[in-house]
Amino acid sequence: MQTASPFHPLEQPHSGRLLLCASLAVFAAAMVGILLRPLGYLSVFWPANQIVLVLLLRYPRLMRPLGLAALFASFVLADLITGTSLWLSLGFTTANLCGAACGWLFLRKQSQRDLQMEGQYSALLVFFASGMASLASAAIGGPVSVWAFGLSLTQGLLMWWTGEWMNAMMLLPFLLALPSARTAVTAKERRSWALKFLPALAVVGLEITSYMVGNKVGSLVFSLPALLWCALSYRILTTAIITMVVFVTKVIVVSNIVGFIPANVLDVASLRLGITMLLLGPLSVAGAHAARTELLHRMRYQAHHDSLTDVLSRNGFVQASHTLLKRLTHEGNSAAVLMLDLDHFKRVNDNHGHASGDRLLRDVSQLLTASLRPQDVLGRIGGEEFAVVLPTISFEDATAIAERLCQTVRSGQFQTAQDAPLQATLSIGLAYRQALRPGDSLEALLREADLALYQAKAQGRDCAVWTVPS
Ligand SMILES: Nc1nc2c(ncn2[C@@H]2O[C@H](COP(=O)(O)OP(=O)(O)OP(=O)(O)O)[C@@H](O)[C@H]2O)c(=O)[nH]1
Repeated sequence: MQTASPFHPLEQPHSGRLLLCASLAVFAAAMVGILLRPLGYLSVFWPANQIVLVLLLRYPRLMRPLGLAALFASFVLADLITGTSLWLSLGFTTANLCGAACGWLFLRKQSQRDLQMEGQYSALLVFFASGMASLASAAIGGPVSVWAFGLSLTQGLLMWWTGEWMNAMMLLPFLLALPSARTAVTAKERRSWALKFLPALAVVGLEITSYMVGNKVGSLVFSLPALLWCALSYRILTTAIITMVVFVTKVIVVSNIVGFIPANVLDVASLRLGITMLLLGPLSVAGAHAARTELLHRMRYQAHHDSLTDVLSRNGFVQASHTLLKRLTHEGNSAAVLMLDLDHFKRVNDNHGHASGDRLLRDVSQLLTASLRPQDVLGRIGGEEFAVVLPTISFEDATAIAERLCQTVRSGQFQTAQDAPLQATLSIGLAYRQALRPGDSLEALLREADLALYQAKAQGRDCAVWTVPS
């Protein structure tokens, strides 16, 4: 079965290597699950199924007979090495793979955002999909555990379903969020060290309190406020890790207290279901928070950038230049402010159409961006008008850059919307300060540059004009 992976094609490794790595990962996870089995065969911490599900989502090629056979063999091998009988292992493994395949069917068509837990409803989606996958797995695993442990059918189904679902809600969000560790942190907030770690410290504090309070049902939810605080403060991956660690620890500790005997199946199942529901809270908040942060980031970008040329808009340019000039003034540093205006731009629109004018604006913006230094600030401040701030620069270098910009546009290979060649020239006015003083506001420098630009137009255009600093 061939299905498109929601992940980038470059992430898809060679088939042989993929099979080997996937099998090793599943084998290792199954061994971890088996070795941590506190209560007979119904392992309370079983990461292997969620690893299989994430592998299937990332590498749909594994959903072929060879891939599934390799995954199947990894489970069985881990069982046989640790003394489980072959027939029991075949039953358990079929249940495990069935659950993973069912989860894959539910999740494979979801957006990459949701599959990285960064959508508004990602946690609910994972909650629903893993609930269904656990049911599918329990439909096989339940009867197998009846045969293996002498439980009633209801008990077997209940134990398998709740155990699987709880494991999925603890592990799947973390595993799904893993790829986003590579993506850049968008909105970096500068906060003090203490503030940054406070939510995590609150979790630790409340968890310690809950263990000190002891085996009381209420203590299960003590850390919920701190987990919600983490969800609002950290990236989704960090929240998923913290949530996973808190609840895996809780489950291991609590399972040692409650103990598994057929008589308290209902207690264990209700505890597991309670934890599964609890996990939904912080994960939902984290997903909604990630979606909101991304939206804010996009809106902030749009508010500061010109949609046609993608350089800073007037608003963005003014804000960035203000901050820059303030710093340069504080340091007593130099700066040049340039006003740039395309010559006879109206004619381009009139003779070749508005679309050609737009294309020229985009192409000129790209040329200007490529010609400037990374620390320079470029913005489109009007129709065919641009402005630039060149920080920390000598007068000679500033005028040389202005002349080079004129030359770059003059020799630029532009085209109309119909791909016919197009000529363009640029006039520039320049204002310069060797050492910026508090009175040298952006507005004052732009006004001075505008006067020089007026002279450049009067002198016949396609040139740069400046007043020699006294
Ligand atoms: N295609 C396009 N045209 C625009 C845009 N914004 C402004 N314009 C046009 O740019 C033209 C500017 O014309 P003018 O101010 O007369 O300037 P000019 O023709 O460049 O003449 P000089 O500046 O004196 O050399 C106007 O026709 C505006 O309609 C835009 O986003 N796209």
